[in-house]
Amino acid sequence: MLQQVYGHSSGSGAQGGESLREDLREFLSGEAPLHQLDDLTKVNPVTLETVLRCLQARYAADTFYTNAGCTLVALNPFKPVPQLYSPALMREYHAAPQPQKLKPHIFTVGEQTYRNVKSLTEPVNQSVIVSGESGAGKTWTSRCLMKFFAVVAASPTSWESHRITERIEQRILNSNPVMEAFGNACTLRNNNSSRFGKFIQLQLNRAQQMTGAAVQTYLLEKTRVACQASSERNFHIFYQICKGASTDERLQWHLPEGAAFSWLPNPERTLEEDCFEVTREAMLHLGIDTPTQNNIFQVLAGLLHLGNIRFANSEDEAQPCQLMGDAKCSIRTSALLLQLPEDPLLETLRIRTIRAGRQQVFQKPCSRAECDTRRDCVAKLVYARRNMQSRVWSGHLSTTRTTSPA
Ligand SMILES: Nc1ncnc2c1ncn2[C@@H]1O[C@H](COP(=O)(O)OP(=O)(O)OP(=O)(O)O)[C@@H](O)[C@H]1O
Repeated sequence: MLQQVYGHSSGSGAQGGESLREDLREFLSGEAPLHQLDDLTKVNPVTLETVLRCLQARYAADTFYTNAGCTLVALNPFKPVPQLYSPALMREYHAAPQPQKLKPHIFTVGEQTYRNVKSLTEPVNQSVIVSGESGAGKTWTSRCLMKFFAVVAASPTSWESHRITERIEQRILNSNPVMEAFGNACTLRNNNSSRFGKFIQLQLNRAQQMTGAAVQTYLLEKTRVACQASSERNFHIFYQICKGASTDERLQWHLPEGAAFSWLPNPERTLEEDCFEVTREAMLHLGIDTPTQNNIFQVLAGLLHLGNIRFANSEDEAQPCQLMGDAKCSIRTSALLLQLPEDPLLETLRIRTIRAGRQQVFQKPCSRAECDTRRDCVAKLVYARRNMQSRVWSGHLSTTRTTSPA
């Protein structure tokens, strides 16, 4: 009986396979050009091959958005397509009586969610999930959506509300370079890869004007501060300060031209993300004044010097590891820039304090590997605390009714 079932099912499978191939041939040689299929639910039969062939044909025809039911599939064009994101096109989607009848676009998603919020009968909070593998275009797409909302949710009724909306709009857009400088890095897959997740909230008032924004960032890849894969880089901000600091700032932050830092791999690669001026300007717009900025950059320079500290194996386990080469100078500079006393910093890196009960405290010299780990941990901790991301959004981005994220 088992054999019969098996035989039956395998027979029908072969038949099914044949008819699927037939359908596939028919679909692929069909009259309608594949690139004209703007909804993947119209693809028949739905197989990996037909879906990919359809997307490939659309990509070749410079059509980068395709619907898949209520989901939008966005392909990364890997080239600038300015006409696809122009303010005129935003207005077209915003003004369309039925935006879903226009060509698939991220603006359709934006407009539909905006209308759902606006709905007078039952306004509902809306969420848009942007997902994909690294380099797929999630950051780009989120940026497009934010720009779209900044444009459409800015129909002022009074001069005062116009000013508020404009300010928030500007802050939202200015927050991007800052968030990216501190949270993005060049990886093998993406020159500007976000090394953190984010939950962005845009808040509208009853007149559907933007009144505030907040972001919650999570899972920042702190390990990147102290450890980068070969061919990858540290966070952009470190390269920005090393390449873009003025002569005075270089002196102040102990960053002489051409200095080598072990936590700054591949400095010879110049990316468009290396623009220090853009970050500084955006920080200023967010209300982070120059002295505060300088303080932050000084600490980052301190971390670079911390990374140059090398320990040598100690011959006597009872003695702390010795510093190698120029490490003495690095620890002095690092302590100075981090505004920490030099000796306690060195002790922290080399000696572990063990508490036994309430009374007993032991001090144990660390092995070389432990010293390295402790140095890396200090850097990760300082970077996470000093990271601008949470500050940008909690303290500086919000204006009116914004909640403070972590
Ligand atoms: N719609 C688009 N038009 C033009 N270029 C694009 C578009 N989408 C993505 N790109 C290009 O692809 C690059 C990678 O995109 P993006 O940084 O948005 O990917 P991601 O999915 O956020 O990656 P990660 O997860 O690594 O942060 C961008 O820097 C940009 O050059």
